[in-house]
Parts: sequence; structure tokens; C-alpha cells
Amino acid sequence: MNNSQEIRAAIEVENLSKRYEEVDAVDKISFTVQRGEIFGFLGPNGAGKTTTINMLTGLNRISSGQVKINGQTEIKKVQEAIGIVPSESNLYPELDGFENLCFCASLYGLKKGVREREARYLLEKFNLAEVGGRTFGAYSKGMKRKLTIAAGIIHKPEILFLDEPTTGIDVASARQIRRLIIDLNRAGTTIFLTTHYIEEAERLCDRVAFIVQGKIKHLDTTENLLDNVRQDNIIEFLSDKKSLQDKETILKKLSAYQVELFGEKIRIHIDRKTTINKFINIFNEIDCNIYEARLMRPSLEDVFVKITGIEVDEMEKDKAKGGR
Ligand SMILES: Nc1ncnc2c1ncn2[C@@H]1O[C@H](COP(=O)(O)OP(=O)(O)OP(=O)(O)O)[C@@H](O)[C@H]1O
Repeated sequence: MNNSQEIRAAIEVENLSKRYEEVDAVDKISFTVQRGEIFGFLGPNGAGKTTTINMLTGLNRISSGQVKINGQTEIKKVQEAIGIVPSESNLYPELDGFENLCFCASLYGLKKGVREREARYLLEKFNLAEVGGRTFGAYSKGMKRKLTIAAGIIHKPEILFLDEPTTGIDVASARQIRRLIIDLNRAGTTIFLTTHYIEEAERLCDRVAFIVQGKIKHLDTTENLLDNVRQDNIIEFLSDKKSLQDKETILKKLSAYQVELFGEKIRIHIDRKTTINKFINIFNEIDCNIYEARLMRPSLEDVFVKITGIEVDEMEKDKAKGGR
């Protein structure tokens, strides 16, 4: 690794492993997170995401390998530079929201005036001002998650670790949290997050590592991962039953393409450069009515399934119970 890479790297991981008695929870993983990135660790239950994040933040002992945060191997020396948001909240149920935030800020040595000001600011920013005086134990799941994130950033860390930030919360709260993550990143925070929601990784992350059974199966920019499957674009035309009666003529006219006809729909597999004008002309020639055209873009989900062979429903169903 050359010097310029070293300066830019927020997190460097080399051959990191964690072995529990029976299980290689994390098995010789290596990756680097650059300053200013949102880096996602995507994998099914039990893949090793939490174990990894815990080793990166000093909460779990490393079996072998090396972690550097801001070039430091000793986590204590960079404690103030990092913020940790665990998947299960670590806040005190008997303290109210404001007190919890002030307490976390005191752990980082913030003075009373500063921590109270920051706590008030964050309660406001996270739409929790009204419940700032309510005990944490009485918060809803979404409120708890937001306050836990607020607690993780009260000391303005350079690098934020988020373990499953939107698991088990409703759609609106999940969307708000994603917005907050993007805002934090735009303000300069490097983000390392774990998720088993592919859509979340696609929306948020600059780069994504697929982790399965403790190993990184693939690591690339979200753009490159999507490029893997974008050659397989499909355009779907909505027609009507009468227009689609003469299937043979339609298929003959479109014989240069892979075509599927079903119900009132015509699906045509195209490459990225194909425009839809030519199809409209063809449909006009054969008196086929078209009411709607829709480009069906493949998603990160398609890439994930292609690379790991894991069906997404399997991966997401266990944790989907709480709704998002
Ligand atoms: N304290 C422990 N003792 C023994 N095995 C453990 C321990 N913690 C985790 N494991 C095992 O290590 C593997 C990885 O677990 P980990 O919690 O890191 O996965 P994960 O990807 O975060 O999963 P999830 O999405 O379900 O939280 C699993 O097989 C798990 O059973």
C-alpha cells in the first residue's frame, strides 16, 4: 500500500478472522474503506456482519489478522474518532432521551453546556424533541433506533459504524434514518454499515461487500455491481388481448430479440444502447396497440442472487417480521 492510499484510508482490514469454538464466524476478510465513503457489508443472517463490526470497533476480540482505523491498530487511540451504533440499543431504559444523549456525550468528555446543546440539537434533528423527556424504555422501535444513532454521533465522529440501522422499524422511520445517514456522509462522515436489505445497500452505499459464511464473496462499487446485470435490461410494453392475438406475427417481427408474451404484456430483452423508437414503429406496422412502456432495470438484488446463489426472500424473511 502506498502513502497516498494510507492517508485516505479510514478503515484497513487484512486477513481478519474470528473463530468461535465451532464456527469460523469471520474468515480471513480483507478490505479498505476510504475516507468519505459509505461502505456496506451485505449478507444473510449469521454471515458474520455483527462479528466484523464488533472486531472493527474493539467490542470483539480478533482471532487473527489486523484492523487499522485512521492508520492506528490500537482502537483506544482512535476512540473519539469513531461512533458506534449497535443493532441492539445500548442506552439506558430508565433515563429519558435527553439524559441518555448527555450521558453518552459525557463519556467523550464533552462539557456540560456543549453536551446539553448538542443533545437538544440532535433531538430536534431526529424529530424526537417532543419525546426528549420520556424514558427510553417507553420509546417505540423507530424512536429507539433514532436515539441510538443520535447517541453514536453526539461527539461528531469521523467514522460511523452502523449495525443494521433500519432492521425491524417501519418504512417511514427507515426512510428518515437513510436520509440522516446520507446527510451525515455529505457532511464528511465515513460510514461503515451492515445490512441484509439489498435495496438499502443499493440506495446508500458507494461500495458493497457481499459476505456469506464469514467470507467476502464479492466487493465492488455499487455502480460496477449493477453494470454486471444492466446488459440484461428488459422493456415491458402494455398492450391489449386483441392486439396480442396473432402471437406468431409479433414474434416474427421481433425475431432479432428475446421476447416473452404473456397476458397483455410484451417483454423484450434489450441491451443498454437500444432505443424504444424502433419497437413503436414495429407495433404500428402490425396494428398492435401500446398503452405503456416500462424499462425494468435489474437491481443489486439480481447481482446478489447471481453471485451468491442465495435467494433474497430467504435472506430477508427472518428479520422482516418487525416491518420497516
Ligand atoms: N458469542 C458467540 N459464540 C459463538 N458463536 C457466535 C457468537 N457470536 C456469533 N456467533 C456465530 O458466528 C456467526 C456469525 O454471526 P454474526 O452475528 O456475526 O452474523 P450476522 O451476519 O451479524 O447475522 P445477523 O444478521 O443474524 O445478525 C454465526 O454462525 C453465529 O452463530
